[in-house]
Amino acid sequence: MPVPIEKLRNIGIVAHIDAGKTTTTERILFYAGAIHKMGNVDDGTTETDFDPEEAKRGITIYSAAVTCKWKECTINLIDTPGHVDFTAEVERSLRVLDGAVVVFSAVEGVEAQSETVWRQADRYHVPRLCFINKMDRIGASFERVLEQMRKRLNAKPVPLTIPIGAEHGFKGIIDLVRRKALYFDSASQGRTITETEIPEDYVEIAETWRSQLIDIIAERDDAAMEQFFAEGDLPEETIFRILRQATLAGELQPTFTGTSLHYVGVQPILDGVNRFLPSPLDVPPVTGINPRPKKNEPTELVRKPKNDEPLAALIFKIVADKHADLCFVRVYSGVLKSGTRLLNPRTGKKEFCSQMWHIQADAREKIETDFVEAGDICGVIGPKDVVTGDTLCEQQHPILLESIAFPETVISMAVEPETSGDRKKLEDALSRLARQDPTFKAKINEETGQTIISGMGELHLEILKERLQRDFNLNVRVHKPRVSYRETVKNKAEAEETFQRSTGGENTFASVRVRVEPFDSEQPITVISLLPPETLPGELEMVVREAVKESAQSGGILGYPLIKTKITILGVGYRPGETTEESLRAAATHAVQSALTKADIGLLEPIMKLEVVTPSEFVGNIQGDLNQRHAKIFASEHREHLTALQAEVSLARMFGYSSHVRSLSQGRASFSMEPLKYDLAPQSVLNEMLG
Ligand SMILES: Nc1nc2c(ncn2[C@@H]2O[C@H](COP(=O)(O)OP(=O)(O)OP(=O)(O)O)[C@@H](O)[C@H]2O)c(=O)[nH]1
Repeated sequence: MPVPIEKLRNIGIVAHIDAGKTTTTERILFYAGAIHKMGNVDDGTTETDFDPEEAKRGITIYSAAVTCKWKECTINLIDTPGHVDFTAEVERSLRVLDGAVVVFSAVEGVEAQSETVWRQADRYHVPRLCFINKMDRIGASFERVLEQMRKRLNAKPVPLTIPIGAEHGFKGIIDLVRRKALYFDSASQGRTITETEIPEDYVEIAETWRSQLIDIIAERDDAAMEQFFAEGDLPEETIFRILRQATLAGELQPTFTGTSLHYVGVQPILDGVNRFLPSPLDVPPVTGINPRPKKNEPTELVRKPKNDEPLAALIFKIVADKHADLCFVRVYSGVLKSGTRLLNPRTGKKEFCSQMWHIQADAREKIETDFVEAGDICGVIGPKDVVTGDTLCEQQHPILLESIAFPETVISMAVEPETSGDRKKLEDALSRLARQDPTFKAKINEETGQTIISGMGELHLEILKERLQRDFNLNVRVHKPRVSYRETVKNKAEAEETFQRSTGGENTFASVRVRVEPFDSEQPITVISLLPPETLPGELEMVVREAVKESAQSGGILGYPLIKTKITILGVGYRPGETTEESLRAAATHAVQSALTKADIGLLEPIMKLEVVTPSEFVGNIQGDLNQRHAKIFASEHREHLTALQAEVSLARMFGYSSHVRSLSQGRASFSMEPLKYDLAPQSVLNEMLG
């Protein structure tokens, strides 16, 4: 039975590595009946970490979408990885999700990656609930985490449950709204919940928390404020209604606590998901562009989450399977039917949707109705020539949804097969991996003939190397990882190029004039057209745009991809009958290259954000070493006996840091590092390249 759209929740669980996302997801799936036996991260038996590589490392590498049912709602749940090298997995999930549960560890609190995911969720306006987990561990402090959330994330957490005790003395939670104590029976793996009055010694504490909650709610609504003054309290429905509005607006975050490992406090999060997080109807309609606008047709299109709108679906993840690739698709509008041919507007090709599945981690349940309605997420088998971020739509109603923006790769290394006969096999395997993982790129260096793979960090490349062996049975040799540079332009420059040829009495002609200039945007290259309407037919204008973009992507003067650059199409010389796609492409490519030669080129290098957490006695060692690496340390914070240093540092100076930091701290410091930005590389590096 299709689910009514207002009862649908597309939710992600996000957090810093090891905060307990996978464990919490496992508990959720168990309580929501999607699995019958509870697994454990530490034995490698959880439902979502089904990849052998994940089980081995105990970390979630590939996020899996799982469907489950809690009370009246159907929840599509995506477990996302916490390791910074897999930020793209989080990024692509956030783009298609309507709400998120952010898990924090009650001991470690707000960590570097919690900040990153919080900012990502802000960027995509994703409403959030929070769960302060691991209340059973030594050093757990509910209030400290709340304070850090306010200070470091600028969050407005609103506790709905508070802990009874902490560390070994953590016994259960108090439901503040209903003024009840909840105890979760571990023999039934938390399924049996005993509800009692609040213990005597917690009554006053709970009342203080509760009145803070009521104040926050009453302040937001005049009628509620009046009711509060008249009656001294607010009814449950009013609290939930106002809190839901504020959560959807991203102004407050309902916050829960417990320990998912020991089965405490998870069901209230599920009630919170149903109650406070948005259905697809509560988020703004999706927008896209019309890839082939006819005369007087708008270029921007808006599609509401309704079944009677034309189909707009986004492929947000592709998983390789033994038999066929499985595309994870979010249906924004219209109905996706199996057995239909759909348009991929990026390639202009038609793709066949042969089957649709709801995913229960590694198990799949075929969708009996053979259709999926607006707002839902499902797995589709059939599309072949697609990449993550592609749109699927009806041929007569084309729409191109904004593709998912992924960070630039920062590190690369050469790889070659151990036996030269495996060269073709390597090429196929790399292209398959790149289809699944948009932050992984593989290309052949034309000068040296070497295959170069690039990714987000040393661990990312190491895992990809292991996958080549495990999934594709390919043994490869790898060279030392190197920094991936980028180019940009420092000044504005314009150029015009003409392509003219006459063969066998036939003339071909096209000219293109472009301007290149520095431009800060999330997209590496921004192409805009200032062509007056009807300069040339719409489809040829798309050809010019594409050629300009491709030329910039294929590399600047030094051969590195261009970023932070805007290219404006200023003019096109068009002669009906003589101007062909090929001539336009050639003129556009030459015009871009000429303009780049005129503009001053800047070499950009990846700058990383680094956080090192170390027992305080090693701070001196670590700081001294960071200074030698020319790191800019911008924050140093004491957390109990630990010190957290935050710094910006050039990736070129950080190779092999993991073993170095261990030797500086007798193995006791940990660090996380993620790409922050691209900055101008020192002149010496540029000079070396220019020879
Ligand atoms: N004491 C305690 N340990 C927990 C709790 N929740 C999770 N853990 C443990 O913390 C570790 C990390 O848990 P995961 O669930 O894998 O965390 P994650 O956030 O999914 O981590 P990644 O998948 O690597 O990003 C495991 O050893 C869990 O058993 C908890 O509530 N209390």
